[in-house]
Amino acid sequence: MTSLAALADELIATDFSEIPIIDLTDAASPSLEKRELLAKEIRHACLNAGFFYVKNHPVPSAIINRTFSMSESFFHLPVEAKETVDVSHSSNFRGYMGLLTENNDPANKGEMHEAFNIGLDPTLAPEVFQHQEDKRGQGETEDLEHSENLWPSQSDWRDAANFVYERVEQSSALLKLGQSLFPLFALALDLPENFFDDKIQHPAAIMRLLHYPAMGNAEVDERTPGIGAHTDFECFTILCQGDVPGLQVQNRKGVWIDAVCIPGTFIINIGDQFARWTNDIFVSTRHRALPAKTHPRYSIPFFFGCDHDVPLIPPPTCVTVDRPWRYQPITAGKYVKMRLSEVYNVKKDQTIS
Ligand SMILES: O=C(O)CCC(=O)C(=O)O
Ligand SMILES: [Fe+2]
Repeated sequence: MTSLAALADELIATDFSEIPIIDLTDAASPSLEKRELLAKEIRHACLNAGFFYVKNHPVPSAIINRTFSMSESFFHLPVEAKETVDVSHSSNFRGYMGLLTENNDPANKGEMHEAFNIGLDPTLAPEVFQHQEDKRGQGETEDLEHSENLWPSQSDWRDAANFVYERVEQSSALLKLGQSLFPLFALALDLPENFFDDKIQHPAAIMRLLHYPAMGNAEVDERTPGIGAHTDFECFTILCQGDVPGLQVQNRKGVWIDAVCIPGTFIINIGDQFARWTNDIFVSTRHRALPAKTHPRYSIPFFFGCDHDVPLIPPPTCVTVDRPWRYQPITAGKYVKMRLSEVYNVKKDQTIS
């Protein structure tokens, strides 16, 4: 039988030219055989492209539609209202980031999107906040903390109150989808299905609303992409990209592959935390978004990380004599905080020329 590491090496060498579509109908099937078949497809995707679409997932389309309308309503606010919740007012990367303020590639001039970062709300996940308080009481602090979100005041944003309610539904649906993928990831890694259960009790889950304003057909400077080439930091991202295309994924030959919009699907992409945790058995793949042309583009990534206090130590199936540990162990929270600080500190120091 081919070992996981040997299969990973083989698939890395074969590259990819398309993003697979995986049907989640059997994710919770009572038949282990069906779940294993599905996990095999997921394994192929995670070892090769690091990206896959999921269809027949359990998240109701009405929830997604309402999240897009919340996003449009937020980004239509006057800039002064959005700036009341600027990310600089948060110690924890929550809040608004204006056009051109983010730069994944320091060679660029800034990116043609604005963003609003929203974490778990204390009302939505009281147990997560209680767990954090308990740890603090025992003298332990997590490096990356769960914290309150920044919301525009109701006088600035008429819809604010509605959306607090919407948030509960959105987050719990996406959290559930994220959690339901872990048994499949475990099977894909030749681990017991419940391997990750105790590691995703208080997960880091950040929803990001993104707006790429329409630039018309004006020639866009290559140094102002929609979002520059990057990999994501968490375990994986659940991305809903609406109906305006723009996302591209880079294969190992350097070719940019269009991630077309497929109604009713999410894109799942592996992030650096999972690649590191699995000793690079799972691959975290570079991607970017082009600036929007004739229509504004809205997309909603939901970044799913494991509990902050989990040490990223590769499971036994991911380590062989030929593939010893590639990274120093670090807790998940520390790792993500380090990566976020790199990007956000660069942003603060940067002068665009
Ligand atoms: O807008 C998109 O389609 C991709 C966004 C993205 O890659 C990110 O926010 O990390
Ligand atoms: Fe991304």
